[in-house]
Amino acid sequence: ELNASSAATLVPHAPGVVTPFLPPSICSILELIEPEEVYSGYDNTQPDTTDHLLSSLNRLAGKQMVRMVKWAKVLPGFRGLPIEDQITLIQYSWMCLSSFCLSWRSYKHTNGQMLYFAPDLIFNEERMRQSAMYDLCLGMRQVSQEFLRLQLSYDEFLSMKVLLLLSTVPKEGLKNQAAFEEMRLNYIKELRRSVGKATNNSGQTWQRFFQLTKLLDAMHDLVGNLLDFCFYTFRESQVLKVEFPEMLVEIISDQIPKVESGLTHTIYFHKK
Ligand SMILES: Cc1noc(COc2cccc(F)c2F)c1-c1ccc(CNS(=O)(=O)C2(C)CC2)cc1
Repeated sequence: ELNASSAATLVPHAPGVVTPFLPPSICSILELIEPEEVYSGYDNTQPDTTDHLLSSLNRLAGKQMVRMVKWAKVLPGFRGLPIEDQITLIQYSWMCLSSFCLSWRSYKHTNGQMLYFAPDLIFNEERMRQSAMYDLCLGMRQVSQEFLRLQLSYDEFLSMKVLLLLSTVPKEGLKNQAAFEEMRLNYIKELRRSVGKATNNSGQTWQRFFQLTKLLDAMHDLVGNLLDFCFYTFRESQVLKVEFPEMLVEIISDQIPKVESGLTHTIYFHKK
């Protein structure tokens, strides 16, 4: 018989036969709220000059940021955090999230051969050189090739992405540190569940969990270099003729002083 504590509520769908109705799983919600792909509006009639490529990347990043904020607002658990903490977490992790999604698109659409920024803005080797960010692009391509080697599943990708949103915090702590830690722990469990599904709960589960958490740690080192490049380009944007949309100007101007005065702390899974 049904005991009061059970999570399932029973919904009769035929006389005498009842099927347990379970609340939607976290991973099905993550799949539902994942933003659609964004077009960059890249003008292919123009030559691939550095400033044209980077300004197009910035326009694309601005569009992605709008969708990223909408995504976070419907992310289970995120709304329960104080609004200041929500803003801080998005501001500190936007480059990490943007890069992680880039790696996933590059893995899914090009098997890690090229950088699939958008359906209308794909970087081959030539564009990587032209972008003045060749090494950063290679580093990002390596991450998408690691996704390919691991055959990363969509559910693993989605729970890892939430963990990246919850990986860079103020050194002096968040307004509600306990609520943050509870949310982070829930998504670590969610990653563990999606890894279990990907390995059919074999003995490989813990080894794969180790590999994926190592991959998350590696993202932060790459993104640190990206942010340096971003802050430099932002400061020299007039001279370099690289345009930044309003959304990015707001985030970057707020983020630069905090990052450069060492106020941010990145949570790693593994010691260096
Ligand atoms: C869009 C988009 N899809 O992924 C990413 C992040 O990943 C990378 C971005 C560039 C090179 C790489 F190799 C990456 F891996 C973005 C993105 C684009 C622009 C900015 C801000 N502008 S910026 O100053 O950092 C710059 C890059 C224009 C020079 C931030 C994110």
